[in-house]
Amino acid sequence: MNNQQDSILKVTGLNVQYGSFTAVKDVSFDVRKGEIFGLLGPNGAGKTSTLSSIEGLVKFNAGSVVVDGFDAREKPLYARAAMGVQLQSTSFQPELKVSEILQLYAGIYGVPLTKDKLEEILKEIKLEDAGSKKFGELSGGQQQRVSLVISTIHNPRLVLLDEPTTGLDPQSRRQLWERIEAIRERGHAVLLTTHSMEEAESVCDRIGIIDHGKVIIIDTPQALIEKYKDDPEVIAVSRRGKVTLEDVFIALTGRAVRA
Ligand SMILES: Nc1ncnc2c1ncn2[C@@H]1O[C@H](COP(=O)(O)OP(=O)(O)OP(=O)(O)O)[C@@H](O)[C@H]1O
Repeated sequence: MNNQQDSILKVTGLNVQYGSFTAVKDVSFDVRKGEIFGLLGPNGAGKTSTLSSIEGLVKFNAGSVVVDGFDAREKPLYARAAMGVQLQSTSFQPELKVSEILQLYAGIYGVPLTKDKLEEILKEIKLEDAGSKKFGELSGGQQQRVSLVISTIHNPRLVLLDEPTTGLDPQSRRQLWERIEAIRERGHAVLLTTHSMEEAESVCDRIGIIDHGKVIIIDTPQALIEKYKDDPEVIAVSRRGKVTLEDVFIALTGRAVRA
């Protein structure tokens, strides 16, 4: 099988414009079956705009998005059915019980949710005693777990996660990584954005660094470190005597904090 056939997501020449401002410029990458792909970039680089275009929430001006073989412009419903999107915790009604939220989204996705299945899901996310709690009463990490499980409730081929571990403690973050890795084990594909280089290095199979709306480089974290470890600019920004992905990232995108 070639990479083309293995691609669950194929983004080609994507352009996103807000008025006269071009936020995403000719972005191309693919995410393959059984792969976790991380989109990294400084604030305002165009990560969320890229993700939102794939999700169908933001219109793109040029390029194409193909999800599981379905062109997102020609077959938007099929493309959307093939993906799961992790919603921000604020998207959920805080007064609803956790079990009600799970039932609601299972209904939206047309997934039958028996009492046993509901209990199984709650157990899987270690919230077996929290089904009757209000969503707003859960901690941030618990809410993240609910929103991640909802994004995969219809067993999508592609899961899109925008900064999934922001604000989580190390335990919850590790647990979330395990969940994301379990999605990969099932042969599905994951596209995530993150500002955590540690996360990118330990979880992502490949990463794409994006800046000012353009993809600078795509490779495995290990290959990137290997490629740049002797680069004088990377060594100059290195802080611990050992070149990390963060050093490579800063050398490639610059030290300046973005407006
Ligand atoms: N709805 C919008 N209207 C106008 N400009 C926008 C809109 N959404 C995003 N932008 C601009 O597009 C650029 C890319 O934003 P985007 O949110 O995609 O970046 P990001 O890489 O996700 O950033 P962050 O890491 O800060 O979340 C930024 O300059 C931002 O100000």
